[in-house]
Amino acid sequence: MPPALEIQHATTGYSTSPVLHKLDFQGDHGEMIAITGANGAGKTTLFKVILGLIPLREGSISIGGRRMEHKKDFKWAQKKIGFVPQGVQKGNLPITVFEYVMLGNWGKSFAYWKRPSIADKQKTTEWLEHVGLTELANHDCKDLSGGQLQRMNIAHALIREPDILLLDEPSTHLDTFSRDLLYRLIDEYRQRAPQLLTLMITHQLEETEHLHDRICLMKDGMLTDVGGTT
Ligand SMILES: Nc1ncnc2c1ncn2[C@@H]1O[C@H](COP(=O)(O)OP(=O)(O)OP(=O)(O)O)[C@@H](O)[C@H]1O
Repeated sequence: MPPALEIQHATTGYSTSPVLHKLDFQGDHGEMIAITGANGAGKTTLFKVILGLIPLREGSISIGGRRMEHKKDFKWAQKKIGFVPQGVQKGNLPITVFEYVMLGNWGKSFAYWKRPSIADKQKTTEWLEHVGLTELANHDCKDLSGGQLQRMNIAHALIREPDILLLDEPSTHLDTFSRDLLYRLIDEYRQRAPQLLTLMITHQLEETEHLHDRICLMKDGMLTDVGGTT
């Protein structure tokens, strides 16, 4: 079976000096990998590259054995990737919590809006319950607190039953209860979906010690394996 994610010699950046420089990485199905490194090292940039938001100047990315070369390849991959962004992203659209989580099932924006089926609604109801947001289902996303938004983002990412889960500092804004809930949800989802590759950017390695299989350090534009535990 090809690896869930393979990156070879990836080089990219925002100006002339590269942020990622000949980066090589392989993530296998079932693995949970913590990615750490100094602020500005390029961790979020790596996620943007995997999501097809920033093109590579050199190198290649393959997802499930398929090489990402054209827009249509990333579109195909988007359905397989769940992404929880860093920080609080409220957006401008007047969209309810229910609608936002349901959108996670289909795509990433209103452009994908279609009439929801009974199954869509049922699945959304279940995910809202999993993340403890049932009571807020009909609220505007903009009215949620940082922690509630983060839980909504997690439901939005997991509802599509991804093969790859990208978590960018997911515990930011979460209180102890919500943090425990987050890690429990990820753990439960991994048991249900043993093929899942999870990449989690974190500065709190001790928090995920019980979850991750290995740690990679982002430094000098490259990812280096630095072992299994902190
Ligand atoms: N949109 C952008 N335009 C120009 N430069 C950017 C942009 N986004 C990020 N950068 C720069 O690229 C470098 C890597 O940023 P990135 O966000 O990937 O780092 P990070 O490792 O995720 O940092 P942190 O731990 O602070 O979240 C930084 O020097 C940053 O200033």
